[in-house]
This record gives sequence, structure tokens and C-alpha cells, in this order.
Amino acid sequence: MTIPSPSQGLEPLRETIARHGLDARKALGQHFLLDPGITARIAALAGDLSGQNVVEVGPGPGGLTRALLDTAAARVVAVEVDTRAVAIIGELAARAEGRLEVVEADAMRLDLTTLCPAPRQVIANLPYNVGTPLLVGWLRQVAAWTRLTLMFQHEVAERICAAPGSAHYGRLGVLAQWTCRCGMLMHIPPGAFSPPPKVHSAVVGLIPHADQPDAALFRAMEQVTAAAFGQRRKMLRGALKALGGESLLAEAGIDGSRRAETLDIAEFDCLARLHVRRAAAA
Ligand SMILES: C[S@@+](CC[C@H](N)C(=O)[O-])C[C@H]1O[C@@H](n2cnc3c(N)ncnc32)[C@H](O)[C@@H]1O
Repeated sequence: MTIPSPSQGLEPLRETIARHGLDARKALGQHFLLDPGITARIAALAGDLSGQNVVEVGPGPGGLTRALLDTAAARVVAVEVDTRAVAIIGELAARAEGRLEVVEADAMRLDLTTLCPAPRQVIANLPYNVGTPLLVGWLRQVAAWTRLTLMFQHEVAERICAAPGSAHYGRLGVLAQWTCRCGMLMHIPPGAFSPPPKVHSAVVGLIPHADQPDAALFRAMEQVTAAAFGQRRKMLRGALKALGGESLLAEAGIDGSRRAETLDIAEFDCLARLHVRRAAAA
């Protein structure tokens, strides 16, 4: 016997969108995925979701939400700021036998970890305009998540996964790779979306490391990377002047004439730990 999937028998997404007047708004970064083949592939990239609670940010008309309900996830909590989309997800929730909850809120102002107990994951096709600040916020307490499977514009995905020495390597990549194992999982061309964006997109997977920095160390890493990459053409002894410059670098065993993009994650880790220790001793 085949068990019907929760999304079987639902009206096509284009009809749902038209019925609710959900014309895409640029200010909300609305580019919708309507192809169930693509949304199923994204849901599959998150791995086995049995027993996991999933937070989806920005479900829009619910294409990815439908795919998530078709997995073994225990529960899906969808956070959406657009009232029109909230109404659509509310209809879907009414058919989902308690497995879907919709929260009308701005994800930038919400602590997502309060929405469901662990084990939990974030899976989302993020609005381009707030994707980076949302990710940095989640990295601050990333131990709360089993995994994050997130779609960004392709250039942001490249920055998250960039290796030292590459053109895309910078603050975002250091923060992400310092706290998580990061991988580029899937490329998605503009034509897959309605309406199509001007840029390509990519799905990134982030699996938190077992050891995580405390809040003070994370703040120190934000300060060190902001200073180092804020003036990336400068030698580190100049760029890190306000944080101790040559003396900090000498204690870390790093040549002050190097530039930020040549430092690997372990070297940045060393600088952040020294910065915390020096700040505590001051
Ligand atoms: C790129 S669309 C993705 C929609 C849907 N997940 C899909 O794949 O078709 C981004 C969604 O995020 C929502 N959104 C934008 N800013 C948001 C915010 N600050 N908090 C919550 N949702 C937001 C938009 O309304 C939109 O539904």
C-alpha cells in the first residue's frame, strides 16, 4: 500500500498564488519556486529529517513547505512576514494534521530557537536582501541547530564556502567555516523562479562543529574579521592596529606584512582567542 503524501491532491501553486493575489513584491525578495521537482530536491539535501523539527523562513506560497511536509520531519514551523502568504500557509496547515504551524513575524526580529524544541534545522529559500544578516545571527548560537540548508544568491553562497586566498574569501566565510562544515550543494538558475531574479542562486549546507565559541569569543571574531577584511588591501599590522596590531600578530606568530585573505580559519581563531584574553586582562 502506498501512503499518500500530504501535498497530494493540492491545487497547483500558480492557482493558489492567483487565488490569494500573491503578486511578487521586490521589497520582500519574493522569487517563488513552483516546480515540485526542485523543491523536493532541496528538501532531500537536508538529509534524513525523521524526528527533526524544521523551521522554514519565508515559505511564500508554500512550494518548499509542501516538499518539507512530504519528508519524515516531525513538525514544520514556517515564519513569514507577508500576510497574504501567511493565509496560504494557514490553509496548508489546516490539512497537515498538526505538523505545520505558521508564525506571522519578521525573522530578523525573532529568536527562531524559541519556536520548537531540538533537534531542529533551518531550511529556507531566503530573501536575498536579508539572507546574510539572518545567517550571521544564526551562527551566533549555531549549536542550537542540527543543520542549516539555505538558498542564497550564488555570490553569497560562494563567499560562505570560499577557501583562503580566493577572491570570495572574507568575513562571512570565516564566521561560517569557523562554526560549521560548509558545502555548496546545488546550483539553481534564474529560470527556476517566478518571477526570475537577475542573479543565479545556490543551496548551501552548514553542519555545526561539535565545539562552539561562547558569546564573547564570537564577538571577538566578529571584531577581528571586521577589522582585517574592512581594509583587505592593507597589511595586517595596519588593518588590526586598533586591536593591538604588530604586538597581537607577533603573539599569534603571524607575519604583520600578510593580508587578511591569506589567513586560514585556525589563524583567525588564534587571533580571536588572543583578543578575548587581552580584553579580559585590560
Ligand atoms: C525568495 S522567497 C521564497 C519563497 C518560498 N520559500 C519559495 O521558495 O518559493 C522569500 C520569502 O521570504 C519572505 N520574507 C521576506 N523577508 C522576510 C522576513 N524578514 N521574515 C520572514 N519572511 C520574510 C517573503 O515574503 C518570501 O515569501
